[in-house]
Amino acid sequence: MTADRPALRLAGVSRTYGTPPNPVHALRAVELSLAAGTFTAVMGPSGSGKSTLLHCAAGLDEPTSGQVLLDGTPLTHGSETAMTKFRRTRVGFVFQQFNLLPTLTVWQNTTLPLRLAGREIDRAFVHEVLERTGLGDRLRHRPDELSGGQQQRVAIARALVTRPSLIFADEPTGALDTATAREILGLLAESVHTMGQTVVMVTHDPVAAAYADSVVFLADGRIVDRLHRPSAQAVAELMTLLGDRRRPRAVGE
Ligand SMILES: Nc1ncnc2c1ncn2[C@@H]1O[C@H](COP(=O)(O)OP(=O)(O)OP(=O)(O)O)[C@@H](O)[C@H]1O
Repeated sequence: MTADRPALRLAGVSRTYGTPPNPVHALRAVELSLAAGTFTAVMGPSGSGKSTLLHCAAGLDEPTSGQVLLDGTPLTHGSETAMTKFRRTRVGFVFQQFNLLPTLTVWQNTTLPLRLAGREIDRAFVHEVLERTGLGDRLRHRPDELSGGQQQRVAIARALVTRPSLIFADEPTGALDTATAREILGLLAESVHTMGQTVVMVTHDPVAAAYADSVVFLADGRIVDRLHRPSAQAVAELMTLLGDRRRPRAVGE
């Protein structure tokens, strides 16, 4: 994984929904290269194409034209089984609502992707990940015995244990209070900076975006700007310029 072979590359990716005469151009010839071991936030007004970009990049949706490359290898859409296998082994997901299985313990939820993929469980690595995510003393707990922040930690641990090329986080702090959200963002940033993980996070929150190494701004299906190491203030100002109809959170709110 070198700078000339990015962890993720979108080469002229377009995604059009619907058919003429009313096509919706959710993504328009998007060019994006993300180096391995970086944390990138994707922002933009509602309907600008953030989810579509994430879904195309993660193999959940197929571009109408253009190519997605993971570690330099083009993502080719095969059978559903092949795509499921691809997602289980190459990408990890963290969602707003945690998506843990309620009957499984922390250990079982964390190792589930490995078991589903029929992969051997490297117990030492799983323990290391659970320690790093602050869950070392919660292994036998079930989700309803954990706080929201702890549940999101389990989701992050579950994403990390497969050592994926990329982790996609979709509004990972949307269901958390401010203090807990900061802990989770700190944990995501730490997984990038200490474990070399590559993370792409969709968010509406300028404070969350400011934890990333860079922020990519979408408007009307196009990348219209990119800020490196921005302040939450700078992100909020750019979002206002892009006409985000949501009320941006005040910085530090
Ligand atoms: N399955 C679909 N069928 C038709 N149109 C769709 C579909 N999915 C998304 N779109 C349209 O594509 C455009 C981009 O949608 P997308 O969900 O990617 O935006 P977004 O930036 O994630 O929005 P939000 O912030 O509201 O979640 C929108 O105009 C949306 O209505």
